[in-house]
Amino acid sequence: MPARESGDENAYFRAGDVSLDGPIPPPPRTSDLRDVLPYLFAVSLSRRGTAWRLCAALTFLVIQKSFGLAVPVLFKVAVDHCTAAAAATGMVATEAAKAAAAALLVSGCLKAISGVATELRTVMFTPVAQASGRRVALEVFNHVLNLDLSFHLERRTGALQRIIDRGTRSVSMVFRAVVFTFLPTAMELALVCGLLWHAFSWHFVVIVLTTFVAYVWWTMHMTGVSAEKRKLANHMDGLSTGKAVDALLNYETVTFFGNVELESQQYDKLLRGYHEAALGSERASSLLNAGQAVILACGMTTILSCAALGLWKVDPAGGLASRVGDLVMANGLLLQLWAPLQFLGFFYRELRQSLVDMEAMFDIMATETKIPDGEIALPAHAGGADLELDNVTFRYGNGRDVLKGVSLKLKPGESVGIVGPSGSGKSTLLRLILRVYDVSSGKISIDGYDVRDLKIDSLRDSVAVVPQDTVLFNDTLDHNIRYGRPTANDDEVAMAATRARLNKTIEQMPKGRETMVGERGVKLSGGEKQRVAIARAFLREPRMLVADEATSALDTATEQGILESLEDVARGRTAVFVAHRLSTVRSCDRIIVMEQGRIVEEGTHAELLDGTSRGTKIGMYAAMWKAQAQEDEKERSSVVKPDDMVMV
Ligand SMILES: Nc1ncnc2c1ncn2[C@@H]1O[C@H](COP(=O)(O)OP(=O)(O)OP(=O)(O)O)[C@@H](O)[C@H]1O
Repeated sequence: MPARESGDENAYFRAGDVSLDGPIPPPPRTSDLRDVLPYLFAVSLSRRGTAWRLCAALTFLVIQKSFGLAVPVLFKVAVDHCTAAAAATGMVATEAAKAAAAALLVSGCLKAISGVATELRTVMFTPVAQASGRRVALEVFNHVLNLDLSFHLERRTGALQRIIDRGTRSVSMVFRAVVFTFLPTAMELALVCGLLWHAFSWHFVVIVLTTFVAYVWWTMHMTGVSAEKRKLANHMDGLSTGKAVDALLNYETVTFFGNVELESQQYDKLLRGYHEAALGSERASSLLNAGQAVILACGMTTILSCAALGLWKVDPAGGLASRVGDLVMANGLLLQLWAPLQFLGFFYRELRQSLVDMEAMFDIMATETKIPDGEIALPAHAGGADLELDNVTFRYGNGRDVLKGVSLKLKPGESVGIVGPSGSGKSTLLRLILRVYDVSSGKISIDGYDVRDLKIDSLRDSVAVVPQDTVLFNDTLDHNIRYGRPTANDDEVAMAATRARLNKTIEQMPKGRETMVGERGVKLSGGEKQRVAIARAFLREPRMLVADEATSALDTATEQGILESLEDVARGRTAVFVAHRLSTVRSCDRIIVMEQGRIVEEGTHAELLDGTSRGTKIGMYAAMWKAQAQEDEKERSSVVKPDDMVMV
């Protein structure tokens, strides 16, 4: 990545810009070749400069095949002349020998041109196939990133990646199969049949076509069997890869629970399943190849024997001499026809496989997000946003109501803390505000606009989220902070890091902001990761701040520092804090207590403690506060005294 090496971070982010050419049609509904081919051609033609490449590739194809088939015909001419030369004497023999040499010279030239045309065809076509593959990959990538959370929760990342990978690789395979194999073979078959009919009789054409049909039938039949087995093998492969990725991502959980052996056993079982399925597919392939070889051998032998015996020759004049030439020509023509036929089998198998792979990819492309984009762009200006929840009810899928008629109104710049027992619907409420899901009934509006009418990008642009567990990219600290606003300059990034109180950590690091943070940010402590999330929020300059249990995984001392930074970001912005620890929300303008999907108590910290709060369960917060204070006290008294200290 040159931009990275030059240290120009902005260029690095820009380098990832998606530059799409023309629009492409929606993906085909089925993986039928008749649907897939027009789609792929439309994709390839959406790129400027591909149309002429396609035409050039087809022209070279015609040259390759027609010049190639002229070679055995010229060979027959040369052999006929040679036989005549052998039978004659003097000048006649010399002239015949010269004619034979001339025919061989021309045939050599045509062969060379045919070979060059083959390579030029590849040179012309390969960029077209590659560009189409890239374009499709980009489309799927964009589409998947734009799909809603429920889609991602239901899929394993490893398996999803496999589907996209295989699907996009299939694009060039389909092109290669059709443009380089099926089309040329059909052309070659027609030419060979024409030549054989002309030189011999229709009987030869019948034998060639019979062999061809038998070959194609066998290939299609056995490929179907093999594809079924491959489908199963793919499925097993996806499961085993997903399993491996899952175990590796959860490395700490696996080792801390001493479950390495359990994971290995499960992985081994899946791998074994995959290998058995793959073996079945290999066996079907071998049977297919063997059958093809037998059919071709039968066809070839029949035709050559007939040519040798001089059977069904329209013009039997010329006798034995011409029969040698005929045999040479028939042999040459058939070899040329059969050679790609052997690839036809391979490509047909690959084509079937590619279509199977594409089907999974098209399924993903056809998946529509459950969160359709709105039309209105939320105005992006400084200062908080007006947030209102009006009688919001929500359920996941067909489950029970997780939120039951929640109403809440926040003025710009106001902060609210949401507390309540586990499972009461706090995080769900945040997801609805961020429009990760849509409400089942009721309405959420920002600045008076229903969130469903807002452009999702504009909504997300105005919000900064600090989650409980900030997952970082396996890149530099700088990259991870800059993620809050990729267009920020170096000074802005440094300022955000300072305001999030990350500067001391950065100073202690050998490479400063250029230090790599490890996969998912494992080289940073929980508090440091939260500070990165806060630095992102500073950079983002959002109108709303959403913090979901941002401090609950931290110790009390770290929590205090992070809280101060969070309050710093929240200043002047509308802020929603979800917390288990009540100290986190203590200084919020308002605190709401939730229970079983309902707001049951509401007020400031002081009101909630002295019983002047509003709601159906007055005193619930005060009881929770008391319980937490006792717990904290217990924790403090159980701290190991210096005398008891042990080395861990
Ligand atoms: N993706 C999901 N699909 C189905 N049910 C879900 C999903 N996410 C959460 N739930 C259910 O919705 C209910 C509310 O969950 P939510 O995460 O909002 O609670 P919470 O108050 O934030 O809990 P906690 O404090 O433990 O994080 C729970 O019963 C949970 O099991």
